[in-house]
Amino acid sequence: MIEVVRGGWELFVIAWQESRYRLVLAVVLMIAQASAMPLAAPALAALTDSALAGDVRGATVAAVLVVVAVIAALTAGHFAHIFYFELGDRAVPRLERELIEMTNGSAGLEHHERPEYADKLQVLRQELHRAGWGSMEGLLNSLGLLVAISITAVLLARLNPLLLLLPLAAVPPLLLGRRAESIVNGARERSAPPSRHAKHLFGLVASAASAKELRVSGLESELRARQRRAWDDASEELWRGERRAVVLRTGGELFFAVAYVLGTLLVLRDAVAGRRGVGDVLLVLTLASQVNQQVTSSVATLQEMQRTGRVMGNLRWVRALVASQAPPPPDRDVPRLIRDGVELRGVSFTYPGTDRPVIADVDLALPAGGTVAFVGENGAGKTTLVKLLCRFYPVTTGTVTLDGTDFTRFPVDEWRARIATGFQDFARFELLARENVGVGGLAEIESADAVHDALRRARAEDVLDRLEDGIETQLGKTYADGVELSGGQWQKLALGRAMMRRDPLLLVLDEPTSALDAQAEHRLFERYAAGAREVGRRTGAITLLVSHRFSTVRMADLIVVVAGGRVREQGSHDELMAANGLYAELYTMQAAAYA
Ligand SMILES: Nc1ncnc2c1ncn2[C@@H]1O[C@H](COP(=O)(O)OP(=O)(O)OP(=O)(O)O)[C@@H](O)[C@H]1O
Repeated sequence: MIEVVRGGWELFVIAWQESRYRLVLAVVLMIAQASAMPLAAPALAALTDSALAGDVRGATVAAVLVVVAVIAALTAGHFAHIFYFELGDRAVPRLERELIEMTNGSAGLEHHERPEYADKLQVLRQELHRAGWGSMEGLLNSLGLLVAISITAVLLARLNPLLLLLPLAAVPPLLLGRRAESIVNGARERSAPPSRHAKHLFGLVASAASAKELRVSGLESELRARQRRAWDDASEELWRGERRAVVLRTGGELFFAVAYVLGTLLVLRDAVAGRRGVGDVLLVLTLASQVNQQVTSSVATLQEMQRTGRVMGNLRWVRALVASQAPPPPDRDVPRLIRDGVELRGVSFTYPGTDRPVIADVDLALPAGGTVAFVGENGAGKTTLVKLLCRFYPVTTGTVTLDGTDFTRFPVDEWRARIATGFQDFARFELLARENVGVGGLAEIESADAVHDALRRARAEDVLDRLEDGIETQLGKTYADGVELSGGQWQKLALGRAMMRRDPLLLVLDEPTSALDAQAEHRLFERYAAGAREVGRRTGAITLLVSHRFSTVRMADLIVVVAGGRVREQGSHDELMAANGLYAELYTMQAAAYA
């Protein structure tokens, strides 16, 4: 219940901040509507009694009151609806914006790794619209119901205090309704993992990217069967919850129906004994039927508000998780130049939600102006080290310093603005070719010169040869006129994107050339390294090349051999060959394989 009140309050505050006058008008109209219906009942009773007594004036006044009350009841709600719908219209984008900002605008990626985060996000994505519109309605309905129930209760108590038990009879259906809702919510959360899995499998089966592998491996029917099973599991979970909920809700409503009949009989008995007039009988019949309707609405509204409470609770949870990852407040600016370099001391790292460190006790100095290569087998930990240097995650233990100052003392955004990255799992932005590259340096996205220059430095200009409208060509097959590129061409554009930043302090190329053969990769890296050395001399910028192909990075100033999350060896190519250790062994083995 606390969650319901808290969620309702948060929504009320949002509505207040979005548009005070709409909220005030909606509340006033809602209260007018809510009081009109119960007040119409005594007016109707007075009309009946006056008419039976031949009191024309009294009957006319009562009739006017009835008409006014009925018109208010019918129209005020309608106008209130317009206002709260508009409020919902404003609340939904606001909540969505907050969610987007929280999930993408946070410093790290840690929250993306947590399964409970994925579950909550799935529920949030499904329910956010309802929270915006439905809950705004629910919130105002609750207010209206509160007013209506209070007026009805006073009128009933005046007839016979025992009739006050009638609204009390609403408590069991309410409680059972709440229980039913939490059963359905539980089922919804339990069904989220299989339903996500089913959607993932559906995406695999339906996507062009995986079609080739599926055909060759003959996986289509296996994946379809697995998708069906996952979907069935999710549906079964949901149905089980819904079935139990229906039984509970029906039980609650039956309970109230019995109380309603007993209440009506109570007043009828007095009327038959001549202790009450026809007006009172009419009054109790009208009010009792309104109580019935109020209870039904209360259950529906409470369910709506429980959903709101849950959505707001989930939002709060995500907010807290993202905030808990926020680095301590920075107190230093990122320097314009690197003087000494970046140093990792005793660094270990364990991915969130796992318990095995994938980086262990790493001590490493990346010298200013240097070209450093991380080499190692698949899964050695190279990309993870890069992610730590990009500050996607905080280190679990140890420190990373830039010119002796702890990384965490610099604003993370400022540091990110000074790095340029080309990743193996690059994004395929289906935009104009100019924008696809230009997003690497948003300030210059409109500049054809800047984009051409970046492509030239990435040695990726040849991709444009295939594009009829040059850099203004729409890319991607989601567009009728979009041009689809090969994997290597997408990758070259991604490299161009990395080159949009002209003076990064850290340039990371994490196997951005995996679509190329070893020799082409080697030539490219060599040219990057030559250019990077030149820049590095001026600004101390560090270039980081990552590859599992040893031969392609032999020109690096410092080669770091990563194995099992540890630095096994480091030095120049010649030093490492002379040491005749793991590097020499793997280098020789790979050279023989490529020969
Ligand atoms: N998001 C993640 N959550 C949990 N474990 C992860 C995650 N990403 C990577 N790992 C694990 O961390 C280890 C190191 O992975 P990493 O990607 O750093 O290796 P790599 O050396 O870059 O490999 P590759 O050459 O294949 O890209 C692997 O065992 C991998 O399974």
